[in-house]
Amino acid sequence: MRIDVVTVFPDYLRPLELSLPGRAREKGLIEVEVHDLRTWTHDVHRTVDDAPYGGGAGMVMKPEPWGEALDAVAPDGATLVVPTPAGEPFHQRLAAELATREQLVFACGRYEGIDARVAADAARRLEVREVSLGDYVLNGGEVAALAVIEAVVRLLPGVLGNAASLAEESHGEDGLLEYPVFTRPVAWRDLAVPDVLLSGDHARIASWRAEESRRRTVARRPDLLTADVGGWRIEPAAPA
Ligand SMILES: N#Cc1c(-c2ccc3ccn(Cc4ccc(CN5CCCC5)cc4)c3c2)n[nH]c1N
Repeated sequence: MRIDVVTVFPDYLRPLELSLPGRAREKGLIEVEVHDLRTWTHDVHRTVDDAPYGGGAGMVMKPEPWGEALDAVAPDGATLVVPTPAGEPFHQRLAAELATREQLVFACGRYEGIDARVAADAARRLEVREVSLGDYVLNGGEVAALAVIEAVVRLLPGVLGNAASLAEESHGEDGLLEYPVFTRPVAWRDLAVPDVLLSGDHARIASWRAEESRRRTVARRPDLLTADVGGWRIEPAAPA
């Protein structure tokens, strides 16, 4: 998979050089390139924003630099991912879908967003997915791009050493929340590890974990008990 990110803050994407994406790059499983949007400006001030038509607070990102950047970076048929508060909710199901693509291009906006004609023009030759991390407001798309990239890259065959953990992390039974995890020491600040986990009785342990998943889900995410929210039960992409 090739991943390109276009942003006015290239340094914001330095974390892609670390840990999981960093190792995947070293293994040759992914190629990643970050591009400065201002590369495609032509005025002395390298202008990327202007006042919004129709009035309103803040500034809007101009279409011209984005159009030239996407023409240069995104080949026909690539998938353009545009983080935006107005996007479709980003869930594990979408992460698994994006993990099947050959090339992802992320358009990281700032200010009050990117001129809407950029996505409309891109949709003429690209798959365009406008996505939102959740119902809160960030200042730009870079944080969202990092999150989406991590969620997608970890699903790629060969990236995570222990594929079993991918299988188990379908949020416990039937897409519920994860059960609590513990490790040594067995007692810590007068807090003990649940005895069942020390029993060696794998059937009892599995039953306790399933019950803990259900208990947590009822308490924190009752919505997961009804709808198939985001497809937690998504399996990783089949090995190449
Ligand atoms: N993913 C994701 C995101 C983002 C996100 C993603 C990308 C950009 C680019 C710019 N911003 C800042 C911003 C702030 C407020 C508004 C709404 N305004 C109301 C009237 C006109 C706009 C629009 C954008 C972004 C925010 N925020 N939250 C998420 N889950």
